[in-house]
Amino acid sequence: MLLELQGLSVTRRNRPVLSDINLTLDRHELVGLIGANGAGKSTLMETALGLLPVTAGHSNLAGMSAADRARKAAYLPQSREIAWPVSVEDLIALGRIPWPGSGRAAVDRAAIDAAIARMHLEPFRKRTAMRLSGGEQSRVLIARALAQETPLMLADEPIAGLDPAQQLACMRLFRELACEGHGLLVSIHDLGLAARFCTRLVLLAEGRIIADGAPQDVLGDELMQRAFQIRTQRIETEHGPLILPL
Ligand SMILES: Nc1ncnc2c1ncn2[C@@H]1O[C@H](COP(=O)(O)OP(=O)(O)OP(=O)(O)O)[C@@H](O)[C@H]1O
Repeated sequence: MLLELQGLSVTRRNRPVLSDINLTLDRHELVGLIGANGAGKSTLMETALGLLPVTAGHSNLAGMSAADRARKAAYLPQSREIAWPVSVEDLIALGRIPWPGSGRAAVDRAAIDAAIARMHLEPFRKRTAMRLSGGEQSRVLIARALAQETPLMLADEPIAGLDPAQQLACMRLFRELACEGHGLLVSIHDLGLAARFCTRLVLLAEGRIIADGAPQDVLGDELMQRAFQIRTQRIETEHGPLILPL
């Protein structure tokens, strides 16, 4: 199992924000983490990685050294802040830091080039990352996570701020990565894209998992009403389902 969370609970400012989270994720899975704003999606990822202390429970990643964990799991945080004026290529190369050692230069170069190609960033390679548009910066940070070449990726709203074509390309790439044997946990607000690309959905409401299963089951009327207080309409198309919030 790439990710194993057992009985995870987190309290922030004396308020429970995650309660008794049990979640596993294996290779070949693209798991969509869905839920209303404030449901606990980012907290779940940060806690799983050991970046936030738990009140109770266990994550298989949290006890590892930072270096070991960085070779197991790449993380795309929700904040897309780029703090230094480095080139796109150099920023993506930071994804290689967990893999030190001499004689690896060629391996590093291949990983960086592959990440640039997968995110279609060739034209931006020499540009200063801070001076790209918001969506372009997001793609660079996804590429940095790809260059890390980890079995597991946790990505917090990776397609937020991307244009429709880039959203599709990104979800397609994640699905491809899952097919290749990676495992991915991706928080996402677009229920249609979640239904179309994710192999499984986990629905959070007020810090609890209220559903975990096949997308068509998790996106049922009753659960959508409970999690988002909305009705949805599902429209089947030749490209997959569309989920229309009403
Ligand atoms: N630094 C913090 N201190 C205290 N409470 C926090 C902090 N960050 C988040 N919270 C609270 O924890 C809860 C879960 O927040 P979290 O960011 O995990 O939600 P989310 O599901 O990722 O939301 P969104 O869809 O808006 O990104 C919210 O009620 C939020 O107000």
